[in-house]
Amino acid sequence: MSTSEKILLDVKDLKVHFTIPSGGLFRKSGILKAVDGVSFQVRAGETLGIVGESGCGKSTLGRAVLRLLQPTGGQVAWLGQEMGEMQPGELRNVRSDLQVIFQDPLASLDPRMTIGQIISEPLVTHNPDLSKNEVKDKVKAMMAKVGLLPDQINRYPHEFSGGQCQRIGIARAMILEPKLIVCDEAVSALDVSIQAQIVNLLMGLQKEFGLSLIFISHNLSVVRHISQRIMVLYLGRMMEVADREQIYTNPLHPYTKALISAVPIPDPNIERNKEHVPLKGDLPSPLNPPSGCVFRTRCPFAKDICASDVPELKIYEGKREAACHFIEG
Ligand SMILES: Nc1ncnc2c1ncn2[C@@H]1O[C@H](COP(=O)(O)OP(=O)(O)OP(=O)(O)O)[C@@H](O)[C@H]1O
Repeated sequence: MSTSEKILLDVKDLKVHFTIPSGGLFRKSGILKAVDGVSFQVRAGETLGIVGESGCGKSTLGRAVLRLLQPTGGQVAWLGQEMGEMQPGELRNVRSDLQVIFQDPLASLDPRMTIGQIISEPLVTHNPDLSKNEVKDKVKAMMAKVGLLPDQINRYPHEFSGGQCQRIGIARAMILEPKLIVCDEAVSALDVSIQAQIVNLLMGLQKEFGLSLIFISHNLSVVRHISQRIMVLYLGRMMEVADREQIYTNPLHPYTKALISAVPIPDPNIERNKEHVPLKGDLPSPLNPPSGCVFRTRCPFAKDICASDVPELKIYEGKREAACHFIEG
């Protein structure tokens, strides 16, 4: 898989804060910082995995990048241009380059539309001058590419299995030949054997089209298979970002170590030698996150400074980054 140095997406200090109204006696109103100052880049042709426990802000981050929700602060630049400053026409063009695949394949497809209508919708919206036959040919060609039978173009979503529905979602996302697809838990609802097929399909499409992927998942084994780089989120903050092998064989941040501890690594040498860090307790309420380092209440290495000072994201070994007061280097 060839990854170029060309930066497609450049995210700086992105924040998405939700105002939560009070809920009677038991919940005060407050600001929920779902994403709180996250910065990263995605290069052409690469897959960036985003991992972290449920509720740590992965989907919110993906949606903010896609502009499906308005960020509270920070910048998202697409090919060097700030998306928040784009004219509606420019944003429409970017939307054809930036697509999304959601978790629940059947729920994300309109049951009243045929497969042909579902897959062709973005194409017709962006290219209203295409003839019906041109649209049909393109849809059939894309159906074949994603492993669907083109003569099923007039069928409805409920006639397909979960895996096939996800192939339909992928065909719809791919029909405009985008540069980047955000896959939000795209295989999590599928059987394990089907997950592998869909991941392989995405990797094949990536190779053929030079596509970039942001692959959001709580499943670290799947993320390891597909990603070149991995970002670890906790309570809306980035704990660590590094190349895949660094994350799995030499994690720096205690939270990454704890996540990796829970996943068996197929190489017995690595598995035997890896540091086992137990993850104690539950995720704190994002409405009332810990002071200083947000991970400190569950970190076995926490000291006083972790409660008072927010650790900065620092660069290690030339290019990987982590935010912890106690990483040497
Ligand atoms: N529209 C919203 N209004 C208020 N709070 C929200 C909203 N969307 C998400 N949240 C909260 O933001 C936090 C992050 O949620 P998000 O769905 O991004 O996490 P996640 O890591 O993707 O988790 P999951 O894997 O369970 O989807 C959670 O505490 C969630 O309850």
